Amino acid sequence: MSAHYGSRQVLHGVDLCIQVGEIFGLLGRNGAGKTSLVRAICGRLAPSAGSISVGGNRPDGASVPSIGLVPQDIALYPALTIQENLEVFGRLSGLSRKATRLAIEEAIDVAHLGERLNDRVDHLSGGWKRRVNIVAAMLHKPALLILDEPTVGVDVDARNALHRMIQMLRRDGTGILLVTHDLQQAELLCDRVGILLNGRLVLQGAPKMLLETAFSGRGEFIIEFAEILLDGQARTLRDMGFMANENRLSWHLVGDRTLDCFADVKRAGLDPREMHFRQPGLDSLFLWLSQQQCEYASEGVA
Ligand SMILES: Nc1ncnc2c1ncn2[C@@H]1O[C@H](COP(=O)(O)OP(=O)(O)OP(=O)(O)O)[C@@H](O)[C@H]1O
Repeated sequence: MSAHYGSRQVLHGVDLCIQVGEIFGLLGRNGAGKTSLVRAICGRLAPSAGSISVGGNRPDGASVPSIGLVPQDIALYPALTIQENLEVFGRLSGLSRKATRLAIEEAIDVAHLGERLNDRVDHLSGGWKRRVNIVAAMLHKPALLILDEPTVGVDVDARNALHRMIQMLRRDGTGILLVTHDLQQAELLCDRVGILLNGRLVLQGAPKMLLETAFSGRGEFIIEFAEILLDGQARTLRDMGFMANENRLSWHLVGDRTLDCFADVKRAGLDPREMHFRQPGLDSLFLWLSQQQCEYASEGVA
């Protein structure tokens, strides 16, 4: 599936299938096209090529019964209580009064909302608002629940509660598209992830399988600096094969544990704040892919 804003192409041949009861993590930097893909799935951005089907329906921009969307910004009525919000959202998603009541009763158990049901939303913490927002989006039991950065700005307890809720929904057979910048969260929760770079889904699969394929048992050397390096110092590290993270303070090299690169760094007169060796995670894969993409783009320009 491809999509444009006017003459500008933002999604390039994205091929994605989310299974029943699967958590699929959509990963990508700012501007990669994640929101555009979500908009396309919800029928708010028409594909310029290809098609989209959710639970057998083709989204057309109107309310789509097979989709539940939890946007990045909390979308609740602040002056209403949790109960009142859920009643409104249940009815808006097309449920009858009776079906809404039953769905809310069920959700109270799943999300442990009981004790706060009569609290006004504007009196809730960020974590509670997220929890209510997710419940509001799933009352009509959508085939696909889309969660856009669901744990941004919530504390550890709320984050754990949200993770439990997401896992419970998966067990009930809901397909979940989790859009996140949090690569640790993706590695922990997702059955599969897809990495979107410049509108292209460049890789998708189970995190463990992707990591094994990309790194084949090698580890990752990480060097952290307190300040951004001078050009010459950065060149020295690049010549050794290190890649800089987005913040340019952390440098990464994938290699065999026996590699003596930390000693080489010291010999080169660099003074890192910290050096360690670890198993590569999705963040390593992400960095490696982004680097390849940059090299590919600069070769294209040359
Ligand atoms: N309405 C629009 N008109 C034109 N270009 C747009 C529009 N919305 C987004 N874009 C561009 O499309 C590209 C993808 O944007 P999109 O918002 O989908 O990325 P994203 O991965 O969701 O980013 P973020 O993580 O910052 O939300 C960006 O280059 C953006 O500038």
